[in-house]
Amino acid sequence: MMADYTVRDQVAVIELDNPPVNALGSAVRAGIYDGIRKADRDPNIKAVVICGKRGTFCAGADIREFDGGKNGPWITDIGDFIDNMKKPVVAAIEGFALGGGLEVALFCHYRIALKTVRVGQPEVQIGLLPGGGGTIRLPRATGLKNALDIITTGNHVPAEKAAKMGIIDQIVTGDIIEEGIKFVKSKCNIDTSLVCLRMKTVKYSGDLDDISEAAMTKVKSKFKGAIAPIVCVKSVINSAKMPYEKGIDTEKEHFQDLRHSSQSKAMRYAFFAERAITRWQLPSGGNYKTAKPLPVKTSGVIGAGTMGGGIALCLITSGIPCILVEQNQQFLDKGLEIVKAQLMRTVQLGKLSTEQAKKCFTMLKPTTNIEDLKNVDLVIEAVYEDLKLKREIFEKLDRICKSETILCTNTSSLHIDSIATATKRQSKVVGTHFFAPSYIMKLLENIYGTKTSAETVATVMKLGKTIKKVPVLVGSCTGFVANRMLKPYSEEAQYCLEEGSTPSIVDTVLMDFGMPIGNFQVSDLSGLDIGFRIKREAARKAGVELSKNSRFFLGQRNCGLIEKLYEAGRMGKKNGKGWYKYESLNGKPIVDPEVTMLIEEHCRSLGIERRNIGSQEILERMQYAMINEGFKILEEGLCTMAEEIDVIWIYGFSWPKYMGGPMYYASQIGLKKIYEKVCYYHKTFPYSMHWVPSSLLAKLSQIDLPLSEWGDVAQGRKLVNKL
Ligand SMILES: CC(C)(COP(=O)(O)OP(=O)(O)OC[C@H]1O[C@@H](n2cnc3c(N)ncnc32)[C@H](O)[C@@H]1OP(=O)(O)O)[C@@H](O)C(=O)NCCC(=O)NCCSC(=O)CC(=O)CCCCCCCCCCCCC(=O)O
Ligand SMILES: NC(=O)C1=CN([C@@H]2O[C@H](COP(=O)(O)OP(=O)(O)OC[C@H]3O[C@@H](n4cnc5c(N)ncnc54)[C@H](O)[C@@H]3O)[C@@H](O)[C@H]2O)C=CC1
Repeated sequence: MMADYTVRDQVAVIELDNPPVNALGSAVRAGIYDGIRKADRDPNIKAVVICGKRGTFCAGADIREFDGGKNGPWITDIGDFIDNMKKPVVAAIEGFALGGGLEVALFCHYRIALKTVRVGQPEVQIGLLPGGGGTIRLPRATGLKNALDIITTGNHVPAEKAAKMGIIDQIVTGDIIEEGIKFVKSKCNIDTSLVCLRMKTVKYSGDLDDISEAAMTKVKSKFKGAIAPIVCVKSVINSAKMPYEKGIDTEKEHFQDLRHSSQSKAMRYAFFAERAITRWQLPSGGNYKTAKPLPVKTSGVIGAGTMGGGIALCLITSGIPCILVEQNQQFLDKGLEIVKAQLMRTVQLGKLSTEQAKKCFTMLKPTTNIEDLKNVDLVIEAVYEDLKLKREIFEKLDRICKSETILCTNTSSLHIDSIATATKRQSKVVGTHFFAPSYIMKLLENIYGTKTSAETVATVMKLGKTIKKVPVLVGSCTGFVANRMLKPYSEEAQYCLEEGSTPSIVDTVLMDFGMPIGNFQVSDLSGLDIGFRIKREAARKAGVELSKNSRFFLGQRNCGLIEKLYEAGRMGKKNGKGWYKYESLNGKPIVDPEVTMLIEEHCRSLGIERRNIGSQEILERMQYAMINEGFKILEEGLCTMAEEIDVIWIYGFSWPKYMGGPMYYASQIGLKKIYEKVCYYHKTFPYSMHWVPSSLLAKLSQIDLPLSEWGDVAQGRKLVNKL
């Protein structure tokens, strides 16, 4: 049994015991169920404490069991039994009580917790609803409004807040089991039916239909395309509409539907993918187990532009003081204004109090003197995407900074070695690629160079976690993983413009698929000058002219629209005009007839005939080209597992989690079909190198292997010819 049963002072103590997080697998559920029945039968037992081993209560159902195979008692059987017990049962909580863990606690007559505890119903984040009575019992504990909020967002609630909400009865200090025993013994004479949540009514104010409608509208706009939040609202509303038993039965039906849904399967995959990618390893052998991160107590950022200001903000809001360096006072003042505005917005959103924001701001030391960085532990460079400039800065940093300082670059495309070789500390140079807007987007693509040490990698992987990002380690190549895959994706979007589409049609197709924002909107957000500079750098390197009127560039199909927009002074959102126009910095994209004319003129001048392009073709061309590139990345060993690519797209480009990421999406479509289409487009568009089929894709399309093994095949850890 995975729940220990002991007796102390006439109190039965049931301790959940399933490492690492006491997930409620079938054996644990059986252990709790047997434990409470045993305690109830035993006349010497006066009360029961349910708690968890290893400093945590329970992280909910065992997510791995959702694919079927294991049974055991249904979780609400435990609740039904406790509801009929005369002996009081207390949940004594430390660590987490999440999902089914909180539901077990809500079955108990009382809940006590340490101050550090966090509770929550995060099921919605894996495409489910709390299926163990959570949608029916939580509203009885805390009222409809709070329950709707907790269940539809999946956010964790700290103990003290949960106590104020009526979810926790008492906050305690000391040994949680001792406290549980003391607490429950003081309740031995009460009538348990009076404190049983089943017997309570759901509190709410206003009209139930209005509450339901408002909650539906909110989740539909906040979690566009996701089914689970909608079902969560329905079920929570049922708690007030239906008798307890009917509510529970309906909840179980909803849970089972969602459990089998493609969205939940994709989100469960994403949950484990996010954890798998923390087990990084370098080709040189260093890995997450052996490498020790260096402490980062102070930091510096160079460049307070679109990216640098946000990066500095990530550091200071995570308690790491930061020296922000600009090239002159004018740029510094402009950058600081943006940092301040972003901090204010954080306050408006209730994520920081005014006091906390003020305190954060004192941790930022603006300067125009790069020498001020001499004593910091880590520097992140975020100046223009210009190799010469970046090399100059790294050469300077190498001279100025103490020998232990780690030097990071936020380059979006340049090889790490091409920057690291400007220093005499290549082992301490690493790419830390943030995504725009850098304060908001969760991905941190960390890139190792040929000589980057495991210690340096461990430091930036840990830093990523500290600043609340999702760090993924990848190898170096032009554009790394994210932008390398984005290139064929965006190029196909631009080719679709040339062939007959428009920015808003392409973006609408992508948003209908589930992307929160379209390709051309992203491009405007990043700045069109970035794309232009990358192309100009490629031309410079190859020693050729960048010609906006040529249909070929470096032997490949070329679309010169970016150059034409750049030349027309369209830099993107930052100057109010890019692929769209904007009325303000926070304004919405507006279709600009000037751009339509520019595209049409471009086609006329090059003799390109425009046609109607269907949404399926747009989607397929953008996605399959990028997926094909993903397989090439795996093949080249720049990622060690396909999961890394998916996490990069989920957190860097907001690929809908309920679609699992592009590689998972490919696995659902079937690699055979993807490969055939890639071959078809390769034949149709022979001058686009991104359509050359990946040999790994070709190989995997012949066999049926789970995604988790694709990286093994790519790296030769699994030999497919033996299958
Ligand atoms: C808890 C955390 C906040 C901890 O975070 P952190 O410290 O950062 O550690 P992690 O790296 O995240 O995790 C460590 C390690 O633990 C694994 N893990 C964590 N949680 C779970 C879990 N719930 N199940 C399984 N494994 C878990 C994690 O993967 C890591 O291991 P690794 O992958 O090997 O590295 C954080 O972990 C967290 O947030 N966890 C998830 C919390 C969560 O989402 N909980 C909700 C779960 S869903 C739930 O509870 C559903 C219900 O409420 C319904 C109850 C119904 C119960 C009935 C089940 C029936 C099963 C179906 C029967 C099928 C029969 C048939 O038809 O055949
Ligand atoms: N904009 C985006 O979406 C993304 C950009 N990047 C990368 O981040 C880097 C910065 O890009 P952006 O912030 O968009 O550029 P930006 O043009 O908005 O800002 C660059 C800043 O660097 C400053 N700067 C230039 N030379 C300097 C020097 N010698 N000393 C101090 N400051 C100096 C400039 O004054 C400017 O404020 C680039 O390498 C870019 O490729 C990475 C991810 C996304």
